[in-house]
Amino acid sequence: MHVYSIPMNVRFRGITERSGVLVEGPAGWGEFCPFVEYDDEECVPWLRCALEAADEGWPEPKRDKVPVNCTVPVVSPERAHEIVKSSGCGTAKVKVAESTVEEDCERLEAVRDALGPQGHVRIDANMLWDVETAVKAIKAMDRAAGGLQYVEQPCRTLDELAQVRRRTTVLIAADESIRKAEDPVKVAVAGAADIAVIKVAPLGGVRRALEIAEACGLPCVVSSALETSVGMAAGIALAAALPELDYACGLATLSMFQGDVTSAPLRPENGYLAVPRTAPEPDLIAEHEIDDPRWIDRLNRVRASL
Ligand SMILES: O=C(O)CCC(=O)C1=CC=C[C@@H](O)[C@@H]1C(=O)O
Ligand SMILES: [Mg+2]
Repeated sequence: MHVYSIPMNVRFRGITERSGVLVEGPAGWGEFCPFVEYDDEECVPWLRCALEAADEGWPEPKRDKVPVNCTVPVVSPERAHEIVKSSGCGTAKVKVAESTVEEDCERLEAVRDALGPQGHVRIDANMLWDVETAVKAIKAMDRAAGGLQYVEQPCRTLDELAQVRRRTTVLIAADESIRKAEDPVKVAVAGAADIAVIKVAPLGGVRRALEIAEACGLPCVVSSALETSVGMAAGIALAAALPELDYACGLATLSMFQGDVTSAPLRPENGYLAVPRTAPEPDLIAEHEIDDPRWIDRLNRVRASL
């Protein structure tokens, strides 16, 4: 087991540094990296995901590359333009609702300008709006972006998502409603959303996430939880194994990291990530390794509860 810590080059989700544990098993490498504020119970699926990668490996891929979006944090319009341009991606996901509607709209205009008319713009509000605010903000942002592909998790509850969905023409995607559900297989997301965002670590690994995708019966977007290339490979394996993949996936987040544990980080080429798995390299693991027994204790506690 190797505990790592890697600085990020931009603040995202309130985080400026990412840490976790890399584990090696008979089938390869896995990554255990639940966010620091999660209690042990919420960490269980994250460990199942890491152990699936290390002990079992993944189902056969159905495709050899997956389309991805670039991710635009809360940055200036100029920086947003650069991020989109340099990514080479035809789809951009923009974080909104953390600043004012006006600021978000300026950023969205810059993103549309960088993508051109053929590109797709989607936004993620991370549950920050109430229904009224969401309806108004989505209308303004749809206009500023020259059309939105969808809005991810505008409000907290499924009921609120359903209300917003009835009052806007923009498609609704559910993220937290699925990954934070007590039983993600049983969550009745159809009716409240048009698209399901599925994240491999919070949902307990590739096989479990495939079951959840099937149960929710919606088109899926696979998105990362800010992993290194080791954990990202599990997300790519999920995207590669889905029976249908109609939308670009949120798996291009390694560009927000200042380093990685492989010298060939999983970065997109012309908007696609290649599926083959890359192993971490010993010198790069050593470069990012830290001595933090809290991570080992956490992993052992969660393992004991399985
Ligand atoms: O989907 C993407 O483009 C990137 C991943 C991403 O946005 C997220 C990763 C991890 C934590 C989340 O706050 C965030 C999300 O809400 O989707
Ligand atoms: Mg989200």
